[in-house]
Amino acid sequence: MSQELADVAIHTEGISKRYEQVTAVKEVSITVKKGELFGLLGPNGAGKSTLIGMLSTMLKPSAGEAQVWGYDIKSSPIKVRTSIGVVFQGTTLDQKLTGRENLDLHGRLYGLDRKERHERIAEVLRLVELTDWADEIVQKYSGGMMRRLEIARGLMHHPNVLFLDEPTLGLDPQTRNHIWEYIKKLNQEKNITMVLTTHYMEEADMLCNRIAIIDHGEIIALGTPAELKSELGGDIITLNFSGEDDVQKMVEQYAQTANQKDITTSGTSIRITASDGERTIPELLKITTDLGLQIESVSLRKPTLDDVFLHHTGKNIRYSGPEDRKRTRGIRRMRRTEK
Ligand SMILES: Nc1ncnc2c1ncn2[C@@H]1O[C@H](COP(=O)(O)OP(=O)(O)OP(=O)(O)O)[C@@H](O)[C@H]1O
Repeated sequence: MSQELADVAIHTEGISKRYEQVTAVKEVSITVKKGELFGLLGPNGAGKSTLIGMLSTMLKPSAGEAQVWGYDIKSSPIKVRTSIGVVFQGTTLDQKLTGRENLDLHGRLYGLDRKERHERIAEVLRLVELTDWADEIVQKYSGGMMRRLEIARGLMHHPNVLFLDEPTLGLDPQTRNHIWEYIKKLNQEKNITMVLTTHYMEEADMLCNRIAIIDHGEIIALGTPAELKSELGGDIITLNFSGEDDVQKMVEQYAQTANQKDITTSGTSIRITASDGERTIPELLKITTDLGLQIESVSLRKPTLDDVFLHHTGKNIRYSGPEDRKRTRGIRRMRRTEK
């Protein structure tokens, strides 16, 4: 095996999944290196879970190829499954069993013998700091504790790659930070390759070595968070006006000298990408004065991953549609806050 191949944890080549009406994943080609913490960032319905479903052999691709830890997902699904752990979006723990019993069941499913199970359960519980809760039934756990137990369960059979589908969906900010710490620790100290899906850009920015931004089943940008943001160049300027007519006039004038792709509008505000914001602001102010327009406020900041998404798709990743809100509420109901 060449050194290049030996370093690869996941490789996909034009992988696609079509349902009757929808192409959920469209010709995705990515390579994840061993030891990477790789993020799939995109809004709800972008195709993230479907991609993970195919890589974890739970869904059959409609086209394309993929290898996970050197094994082909179509011809060697069992070998793929023993190489990976999966933490699903909704909880799949048995609430009436204790933490230890949930882990033991998983160990049995993967054929670990009694001694191995005993040792591994103690180890994974220590990793996620749930040793003291091992013999409580899961119903008594908080949302964050359940997530940690799910991560522990995903690690029971010593997987090389761990897939985490929306690991912090529905958790409060403090619990989310806590889960981020575990994810980082497992990746850095145990050298587990991780692929996580998220629609929280802060999560991707904070945790991931590299990110694939996905929308309508396609990868629209790929790189480290810093690379993706620096591709936009420089700064983001936001101008707020009192009326949409003023926005229209300003855009018409500014677009004569600027790249249309660097200008987006939303209601009474204009967002401009500029290589040197501090120099561009006086130019913008001159245009507004010449046009006789009144600016309500101006701000200057560095780009975020949301700006990257907006730049490529023309819409915000933050948009939370009714389906998202309904689902998040459902998950919140199931979880209490971290103890
Ligand atoms: N079994 C299915 N049958 C038909 N369409 C499906 C099926 N599963 C997913 N889809 C559609 O495929 C697209 C991608 O869905 P997917 O769940 O992969 O997105 P996602 O990015 O993971 O979003 P979410 O986090 O909301 O699950 C969506 O349009 C979804 O409605």
